[in-house]
Amino acid sequence: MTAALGAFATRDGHAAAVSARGIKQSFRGREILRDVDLVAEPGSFHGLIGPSGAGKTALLKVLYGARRAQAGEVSLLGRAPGGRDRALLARVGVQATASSFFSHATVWEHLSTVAALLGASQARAHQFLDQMGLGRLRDWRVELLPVGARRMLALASAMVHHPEVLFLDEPMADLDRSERADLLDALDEARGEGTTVICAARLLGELGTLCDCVSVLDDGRVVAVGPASSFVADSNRSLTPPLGRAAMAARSRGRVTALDPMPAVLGNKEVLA
Ligand SMILES: Nc1ncnc2c1ncn2[C@@H]1O[C@H](COP(=O)(O)OP(=O)(O)OP(=O)(O)O)[C@@H](O)[C@H]1O
Repeated sequence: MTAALGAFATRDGHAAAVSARGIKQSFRGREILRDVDLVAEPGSFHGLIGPSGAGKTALLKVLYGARRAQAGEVSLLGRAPGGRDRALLARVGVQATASSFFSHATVWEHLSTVAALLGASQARAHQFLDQMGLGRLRDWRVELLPVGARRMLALASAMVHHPEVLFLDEPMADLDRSERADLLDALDEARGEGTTVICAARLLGELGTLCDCVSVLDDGRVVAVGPASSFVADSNRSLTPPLGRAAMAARSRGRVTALDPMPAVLGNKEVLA
């Protein structure tokens, strides 16, 4: 059973924003999470990477309380997540799946409703709609949105209320270049505000520039943990910002930036490129 435990301490003795210890989960007799540990420091950007089927989504769901682990302990902002803990609702952001949309609503109706539910102002919803590149689509019905815009709306809905902890699952999938730049800028801003981010992806790519720490999952186990830089083969390449549009502009002027593909090795697997 997952239990409340307060929060695990980070290496420097602070309470972790998100922590898990000894997480196990099985489906139909098959173990998909095997003794998983994870500690995310407050304000850190934690990459969770691994191949398809490694258990990234399953672990995220346990961390934000959508699924109960069969063994182990989880702490989210010092509380045991799950069980419809209303105290956590407005403090946490989760990138929704397609089925979580008010699909007959317009883009603006959707985001403004989510903002109201989570205690964010309508002014913030309005400003964030534009920041995420959705202003021109504000009157579109959600169900008619192109796939990239739909994902941007899911991300905007997860971030509009300035959550203390944000959970993302393949946030860059289906986004075009401009949408990726908008998202990187928004994530950089959230990071600057002290949001803790747990971001699952098969490959981090541009997101690697934001990561403080990376956990690598393979077949339900954490097989490596460390600073993002420790997974990059070429240590001359910087993992620090510039980010988003600024970085793209720099690259278009011919400068090498952190947005360039980052070859990385874990055994013989490329994990960041
Ligand atoms: N509800 C479920 N019932 C049965 N098996 C499941 C269920 N959910 C996940 N699994 C299995 O658990 C394993 C981990 O799945 P998960 O979706 O967490 O992997 P992932 O690393 O997120 O993969 P991807 O990158 O493809 O999204 C997979 O083998 C998957 O088939």
